[in-house]
Parts: sequence; structure tokens; C-alpha cells
Amino acid sequence: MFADPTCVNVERAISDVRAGRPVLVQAGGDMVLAIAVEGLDQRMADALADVTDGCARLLLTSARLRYLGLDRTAPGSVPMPVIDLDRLGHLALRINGRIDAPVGPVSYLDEAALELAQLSLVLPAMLAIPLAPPCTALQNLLSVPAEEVHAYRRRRIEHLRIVSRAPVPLDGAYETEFVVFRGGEGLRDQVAILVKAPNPAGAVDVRIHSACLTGDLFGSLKCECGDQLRHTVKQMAEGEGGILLYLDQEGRGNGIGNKMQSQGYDTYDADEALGFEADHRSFDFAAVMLRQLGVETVRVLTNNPSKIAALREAGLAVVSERRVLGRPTAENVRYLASKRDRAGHKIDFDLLAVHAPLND
Ligand SMILES: Nc1nc2c(ncn2[C@@H]2O[C@H](COP(=O)(O)OP(=O)(O)OP(=O)(O)O)[C@@H](O)[C@H]2O)c(=O)[nH]1
Ligand SMILES: [Zn+2]
Repeated sequence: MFADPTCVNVERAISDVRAGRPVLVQAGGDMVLAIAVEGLDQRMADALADVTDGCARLLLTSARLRYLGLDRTAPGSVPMPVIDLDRLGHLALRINGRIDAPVGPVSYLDEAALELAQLSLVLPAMLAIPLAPPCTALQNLLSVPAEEVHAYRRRRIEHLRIVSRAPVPLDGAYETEFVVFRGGEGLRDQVAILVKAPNPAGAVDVRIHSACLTGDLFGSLKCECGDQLRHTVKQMAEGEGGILLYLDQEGRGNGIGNKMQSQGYDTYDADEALGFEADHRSFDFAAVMLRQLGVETVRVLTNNPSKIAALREAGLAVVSERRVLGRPTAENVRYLASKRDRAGHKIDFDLLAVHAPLND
């Protein structure tokens, strides 16, 4: 009845985690109740207190543990004998948080719980309560095998497929077609914009662009995304055409809610404070989209070496790369410098100033 039954429970679990409901993560005979910390309220904390037996643990990513002052490269768990919302908030969410107890390792189940948080686009901090099955008080909760959570991203990629396509003439790029893909991670729609019907048998100009509501749509001065987006389409229209993949990866894949929490700080420090690794976007499904469009050889338009590496890793031939420049503004200069210094993006400030594409 279902195309891939192993994805069904994970997708239901994603929905429950986003709604602030607990889910059961299980493997073999072991089970933990997992719930996102960001949605916990006193009523839920009281309900959970009835099943904890004092052995609840707070699961935190290595990024958050580093922010709390530990030298960590792996996630960890902090004992939580009493479900104290204030302490949870302090450890998991607050800017002035500091670690207050020994940090233990995480189990296979815990890792799946943290992965569920990331798939659900909530802050990656989970409360985990080990349970001894059968647990009759929790019969209504969704139960998901840890193995299915771990395999989810890979499995979902196999289901990416084109669901619709139509010509959409753009201002300055008349011959343009939008091709919509569905079935991938989180069932979110991903869009390929084909400018001037490029011949897929040759080398095709390709830009992979992660969504940025603030920059792409509203022209935020804090980043260069809107400039890059419009400049690329214009260049493709004036040249031999190309493909722009517009990926639903708002906030470097952390979601718009988490991105807004990070405004005002260094962009990577802010993500680490919230528990996100510097940039954990994956671009493997972009390669699958290109392949479904018949493309095997690409000229990539980006400053981001990870995008090039991801396409090569997926087996596409990257024959050249070109920088994509935006306007430097007083508001984005720190953001651009961070991308250059912290993430190795190839951004040359002198060139930025010279090109200033939208001031043409
Ligand atoms: N987490 C977070 N994400 C941000 C912030 N500002 C912009 N972004 C996101 O950063 C991403 C930028 O993605 P891309 O346009 O693909 O660019 P890139 O990875 O910088 O690489 P290029 O191809 O060189 O442009 C988008 O998803 C934006 O929403 C921020 O302050 N915090
Ligand atoms: Zn942006």
C-alpha cells in the first residue's frame, strides 16, 4: 500500500516532534521516549515526570556542548533527574548557558532522537527518557525504529521524482521552465529552473541555491542571496542558458525559525550556540535532480567549495567553476567575511565591489 513503508513512521514522527509531542524511538528491546526541548511546557513536564523514574537525560549536539564550554566532537547527554524547565532552557537554549553536570555519551537511540530533531527543523536538543516496554501508559504514542530514522535521508532521495513542469517567462529571462520535484527529504518540494532549455548532453551551467526568504524575496541587506539569485538567472538568459536548483534549505537547512534566532551574531557562532554544526546541508539530492534532467557534466556557479565537492562525490563531472558575486553592503560585510574565513568560501571583496551586479 505504501511506496516505502520505512519512511512512513519517520515522517509521522517528524510531524509529532514539530508539534511538541513525544515519540518513542526503539531498537531491539530498548526504547526511549523523546521530545523536543523547545516545545516543552509545564503541563508536558508534569506528565513526563510520571514516567521518568529520575533517569531522564538531556541530549545535546557537539556544537551546543562546545558552546557550553566543553571540548567535544560528539553529542552528549546530561542527567536530568528532575524535569526542570528552567534548567533545560539554560542548558539547551540560552545564550548564557553553562554546563552544570558531567556529560555522558549518547546511545544509538539517542542519536536517532537527535537526528529526528534535525529532520524536524526544531532546535537540536531532545529530552530522552529510557522506558521498559511494554509501557501501557504510553500506548498512544508513535513508535519509530531508530534504524529507520538513520536510513531516512538516504531512502528518501530514492523517491525524488518530477511532479510537474511548466514554462514561466521571467522578467529578463523569457524562455524559462520550472520543474518541480517531490518525494525527497521531509517531502518538501524542490525546484529546478531551466533557463533557455540547455542541452543536457553537453556541459551545463548550474547554480545550486539554498532558499533565503529574507534575501531572495525581500532583498535583505544582511546577505547577498537575492543578488546572487537574480544575477545568475540574468547571466544564464544572456548566455547559453543553464539550470538553477532552488532548494528548500532555508537558513542553511535549519529552517526560518532557527535562522531568525541567529540574527545579530556571527552567522556560524550563532548556529553553534543553537546546537547546529557550521553548515550541515547536504547537496546529494541536487545531484539526483540534475541526473533526472539528463545532466552529467556541469559548470558550477558558486563560491562554496562544499557544493562542488558534493556534486563530484555524487559522480557528476564538474568541468569548471565560476564565482557568483553579490553587492557588499554595510550590513552583509561581516556575514561575507565569516563565510570566507570560517567556511572557506571563495569571496574576493575587491571583486565584489567592482561587480556590484544590481547597480549595473
Ligand atoms: N543559519 C543561517 N542561515 C543563513 C543566515 N543568513 C543566510 N542564511 C542562509 O544561508 C544560505 C545561503 O545559501 P546559498 O545561497 O546556497 O549560498 P552559499 O552556501 O553561501 O554558497 P554560494 O553558492 O557561494 O552562494 C541560505 O539557506 C540562507 O537562508 C544566517 O544568519 N543564519
Ligand atoms: Zn540570504
